[in-house]
Amino acid sequence: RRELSVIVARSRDGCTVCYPVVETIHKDNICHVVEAPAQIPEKMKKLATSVAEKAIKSLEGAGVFAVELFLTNDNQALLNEVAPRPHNSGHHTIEACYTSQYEQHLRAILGLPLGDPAMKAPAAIMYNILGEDEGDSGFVLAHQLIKRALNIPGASVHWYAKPEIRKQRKMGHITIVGPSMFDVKAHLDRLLQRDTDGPKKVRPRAAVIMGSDSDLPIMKDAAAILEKFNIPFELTIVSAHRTPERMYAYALSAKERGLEVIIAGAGGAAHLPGMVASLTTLPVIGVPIWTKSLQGTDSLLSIVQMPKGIPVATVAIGNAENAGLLAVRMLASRDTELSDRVNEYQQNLEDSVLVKARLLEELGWDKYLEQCMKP
Ligand SMILES: Nc1cncn1[C@@H]1O[C@H](COP(=O)(O)O)[C@@H](O)[C@H]1O
Repeated sequence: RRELSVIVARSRDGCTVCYPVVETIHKDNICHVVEAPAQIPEKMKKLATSVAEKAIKSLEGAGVFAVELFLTNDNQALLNEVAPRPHNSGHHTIEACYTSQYEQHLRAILGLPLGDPAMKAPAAIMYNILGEDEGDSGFVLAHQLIKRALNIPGASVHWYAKPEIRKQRKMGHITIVGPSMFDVKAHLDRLLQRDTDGPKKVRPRAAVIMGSDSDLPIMKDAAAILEKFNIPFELTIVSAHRTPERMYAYALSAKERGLEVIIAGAGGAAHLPGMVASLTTLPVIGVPIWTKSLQGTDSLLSIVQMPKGIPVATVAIGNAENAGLLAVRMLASRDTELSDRVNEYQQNLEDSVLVKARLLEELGWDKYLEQCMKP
C-alpha cells in the first residue's frame, strides 16, 4: 500500500537510534517525494521501526543505515532493502531533525555519542530535483524550479553541481519544513505550480461547529473572538444525532485538513463535543448551550462528564467567548506573534477593570450606579 523508510544509526558499541518513519513516494521507480513523518497510524510506525531496528541489529558495522519497507494492505511491514549509508530517504534530516543523517554517521563511526534523531519541525517534505531534459534546457528547467523554491517559506535547496544533466538523473533536492503536513504539501504544490487555478484559499486553523442553527446566537461569540485575533476558521452545523455520518466524516478528516483545534457547541443531550473528541486527536473545546427545560445543566453535564481517555475542555454554560479565547491560547502556544497579541488582550482587560475601579472609588457607589450603570 505504501513504501516506508527508517534511518537507523548504529554506534560502534552496538547501540541503535531510529529516525521517525517516513513515506517514500516513487514515480517511474525513482524516489520522487519523501514525507516526514509518514502519515500513518502510530501502531504502523512502531511496527515499521521495530522491523527496521531488528534488521540492523542482525547486521555488523557502525554508521547510518536506511531500511526500506513495504506496508501491505493487511498492515504488515515487510523488509525491502537495507542501504548501509546515508540515504535519499534521510535527506530531510538536514533541516528537519536535531541531528542530520550525515552528522549521525560521523558520530557513529567515530565512536561519539549518537545524536537525537527527533524532528525539530512538525513536518517536512523532500522533493528530488530530477533532470527534466538533456543539456542546457534541462539546466534551465532545474534553475527555474530552484528560483521558485527560494521564494517558498521553509524551503532549502541542495544542488549537487553535477556537470551533466540527463532525464530522470538526481541533480539535487529541495526540503520544505513547516508547522504541519498540510502546510508543507501546500508549499510543494506552489513549488510545482500545481495550484494555479483560482484564488488561494486560506487554511482554517480552527473550527466552530454546533448541533443546530439555534445554537448560533451563542456560538457566534467564539467566532467573534477568532476574528478579533485574525485566526482563519470554518463554522458549520454538525449534529451528532441528526447527521451522524457527517459528524464522522468531519471529525476524521479534521486533522488532515490542517485544523488545529475544534470548538463544538450543543444543547440538551449534547454529544457532539465528546463524539468529535473520540474521532480525532485534535483538542476539542465544548460549549454547553443554554436550554429552556434545564437551563443548560443538561448540556453541561453531557459535555463535561467525559470518560477517562477522551478529554473535552468544557467552558461555562453559554460561554462561547471563553471557548474562542481558549482556542486562541492553544494556537498561541506555538505561535509567538499570536502569543504577544494574547498578552496584549489580557493587559487591556486588566486596564479596563482598573479604570472602572478608580472611577468607582472616586464617584462612590451611588453616583457610579447612576452615571455608569444606567440601562
Ligand atoms: N444535541 C443535539 C443533537 N443535535 C442537535 N442537538 C441540540 O439540540 C438543541 C436544539 O436544537 P433545535 O433548535 O434544532 O431543535 C441544540 O442546542 C442542538 O445543539
